[in-house]
Amino acid sequence: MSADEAPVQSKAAVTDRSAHLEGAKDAVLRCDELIAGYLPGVNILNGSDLYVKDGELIGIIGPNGAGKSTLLKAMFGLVTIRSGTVVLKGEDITNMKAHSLVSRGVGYVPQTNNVFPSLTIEENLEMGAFQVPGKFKERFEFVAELFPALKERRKQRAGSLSGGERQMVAMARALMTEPSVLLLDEPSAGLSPKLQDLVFIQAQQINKAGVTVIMVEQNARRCLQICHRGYVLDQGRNAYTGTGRQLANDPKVIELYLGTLAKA
Ligand SMILES: Nc1ncnc2c1ncn2[C@@H]1O[C@H](COP(=O)(O)OP(=O)(O)OP(=O)(O)O)[C@@H](O)[C@H]1O
Repeated sequence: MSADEAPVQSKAAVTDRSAHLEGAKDAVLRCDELIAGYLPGVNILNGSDLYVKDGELIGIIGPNGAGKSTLLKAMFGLVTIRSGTVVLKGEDITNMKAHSLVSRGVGYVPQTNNVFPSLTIEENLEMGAFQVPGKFKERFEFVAELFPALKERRKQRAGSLSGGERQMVAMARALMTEPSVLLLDEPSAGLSPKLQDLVFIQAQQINKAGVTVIMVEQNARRCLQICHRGYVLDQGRNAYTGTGRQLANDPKVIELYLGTLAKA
């Protein structure tokens, strides 16, 4: 499915629960009314809903501190969910540990510290393949199709790579675990505009290769161009949702979120 093929409705919707419940019925992964935080008594997520269907690429955008990365971490067992549920293919995975999630087909690429700098590219990928014994060769061929440069430079130490190349290694490593759902936390952060563009193209290619993608992004406009659907998160709640095109063209979303974000 390309972003252009996503159903077009008239405008972005203020998130409402009944629309979420309807849309989430056949979701591969869904979050319902998540309340989560790091410090006692301080909630960062204040009732977040989200769903993704098989084969979709969805984007999560919103102002700094809105809780976008926290929402992704909550899905990957990295922040304690105080109430609400995360369900993967019908199984309740709320607060499940990351290694159990990887074995269930969830991949996660953190924003920072996402490669082992002293290891080569190949060794980084081997670390990723650890959870899928006997499949290194097959998975390596899969990621080499998506990232040919990594195959050519497989013996190079990850620490000597540029920011964009490290991001590639990080995404490739997560793909080595054979995820059906990939969580990407701000993959374009800190990259030059040209490399940012490459990362968005790669996220699309990963999705077209059959992986469902949930992407948190600060480059909201670019993210909305490639995603099938998006969520605008504000203060730990979904403010708006719709197709990428609806959100990008909605006057309220532009006024409140895209005007300043686009200049960032
Ligand atoms: N490990 C942590 N311990 C305590 N508070 C945290 C931690 N990580 C994030 N926070 C706080 O949670 C809030 C939301 O952070 P989060 O990183 O989820 O926001 P975000 O929407 O991804 O924003 P940004 O685009 O700035 O990364 C912020 O106020 C942040 O300071």
